[in-house]
Amino acid sequence: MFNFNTQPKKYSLNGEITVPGDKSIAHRAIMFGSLAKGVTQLSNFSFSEDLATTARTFKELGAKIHSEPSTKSMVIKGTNHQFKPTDKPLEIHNVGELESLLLGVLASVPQEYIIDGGEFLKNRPQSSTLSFLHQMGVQYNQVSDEALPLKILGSTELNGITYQQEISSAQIKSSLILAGLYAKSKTTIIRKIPTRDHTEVLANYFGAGIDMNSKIITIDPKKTKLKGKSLNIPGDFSSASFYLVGAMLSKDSQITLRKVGLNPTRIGLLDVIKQMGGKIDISNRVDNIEPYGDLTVGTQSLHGTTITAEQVPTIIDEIPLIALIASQATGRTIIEEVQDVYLQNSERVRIMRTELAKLGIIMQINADSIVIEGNQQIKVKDDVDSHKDHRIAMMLVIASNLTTTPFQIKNIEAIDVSYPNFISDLKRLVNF
Ligand SMILES: O=C(O)C1=C[C@@H](OP(=O)(O)O)[C@@H](O)[C@H](O)C1
Ligand SMILES: C=C(OP(=O)(O)O)C(=O)O
Repeated sequence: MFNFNTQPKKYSLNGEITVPGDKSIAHRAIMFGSLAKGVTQLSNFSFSEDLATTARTFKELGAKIHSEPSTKSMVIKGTNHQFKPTDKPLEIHNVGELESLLLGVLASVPQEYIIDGGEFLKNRPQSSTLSFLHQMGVQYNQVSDEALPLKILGSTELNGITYQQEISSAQIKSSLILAGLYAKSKTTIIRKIPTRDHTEVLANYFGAGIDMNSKIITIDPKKTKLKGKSLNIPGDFSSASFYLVGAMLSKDSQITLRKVGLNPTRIGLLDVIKQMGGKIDISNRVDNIEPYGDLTVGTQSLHGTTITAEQVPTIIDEIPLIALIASQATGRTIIEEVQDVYLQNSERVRIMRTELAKLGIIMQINADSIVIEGNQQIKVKDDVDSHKDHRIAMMLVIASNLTTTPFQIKNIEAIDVSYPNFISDLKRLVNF
C-alpha cells in the first residue's frame, strides 16, 4: 500500500496536456484484434494495469500480441476466432470490462474455460449476462452467486435471441453483442437507455454486421467477417475529466487537453457542466471512427442542476467528480434514477460517500437518486482511502486542492489501473 501526502498550498492549473489513450476502446480493440483474421495495429495505446490484464488474457487464448510502450503501440495477430484451450484459469483480477466482454467472446468457443478474478469481481454477480448467454446455449457453472470463479462452456450452435435491456449497462450489452456475432441467427437488443457504443462502433469497423438506432440494435452474424485493422485510439475522456474538473475548481486556471475522445455516449460530463452554467471550448474536432478534439477550460463558478436518467449512462465513470463539483457549486444537484449505477457500481458509490465525508462533503444517497447540496466547505477530518478504486483515488487528488490542510490518500497506487502517469502529468500543469 502506498500513501500520497497532499499539498499544504493551493495551486492553479495551466498549460496543455495529451491524456492517455481510451481504456474502454483499447479493451475492445484487443478483443476484436484477437478475434479477427490478420493483423491489427493499435497506436496511442496506453499501458495500464487493466489493459495489461486484457492483453495477457488474449495471449493465453492464442492471439500473438506485441506491445511497445515507448511508441504507445500494439500489434495483434488475430486467431480468426480459433482460440486455444487451456486448463489454467484465466486470471482477470478486478477488470470489470474484461469480465463481461470475455464472457461474450467465450460464448461461441466450444471449449471449457475457468475464469477467476479478484475480490471485487468475486462479489459482483453476473446473473443478467449469464442468464441471456444461457438462453443462447452457453453452459456455465458457478461456485456461488453467479460471480467468479466460474466455468464456461461455449457453443458453435448459439441461438440468436431478442433481449429487452433491463439494466442500462454497456458491459452487459457488449457481452451479448460479442456472443451474437457468432450465433446461428440474428440477435436483437431492445434498448432501455443508450449506453456507450464503443463495442458496436469498433465491431463494425472490424467487419461486423450491426445495425443500430435509438431503440434497437440488430446483430447479423451472416454479415460478420472480422478482419485485422489499424486504429489510432483517441484520448480517454474519463482521464481528461480529472483535469477539467481540477481546472474549473482552482483559481486562475486555464488548460487545454489535446485529442480527447468525444464519442457522444461518453461525454455527458460536458452537458452537465453546461447545465451548471460552465463553459468548455471544443476545437480541432476530427470525426473519425471514434471522434476526438481539443478541450479548453478555465476557472468557473457553477450552479446546481438535475441530471436525468437518460444522462446517467453518459456520466457513469464521472459520478465521483460530479459529486465533487456539485458540492462546490451554488444550490442543489440531483442525479436521478441511479438504480442501474448501484447494480453495477455499488461499491464505488459507497466509497465516494464515505471518503468525501472525511473531507466534510456530505451527500444523500437514496434508493433512486443522489442529492448533493452546494456551497460545502472542505473540512479535513481524517485521512482518506481510495479503497483500491482508481477513479476515487484520482478524484481525491483533485479534491485536495480545495483545502490547505494536508491529508493522506491511502492506496494511491490504485491509479495504475487506468492512468499510471496521472500524478506526474498533473504536476506538469501545476503552478503554485
Ligand atoms: O463497457 C465499458 O467499457 C464500461 C461500461 C461502464 O459500465 P456499465 O456496464 O455499468 O455501463 C463503465 O462503468 C465501465 O467503466 C466501463
Ligand atoms: C468501472 C470501471 O471499469 P471496470 O468496470 O472495468 O472496473 C472504470 O474504469 O471506472
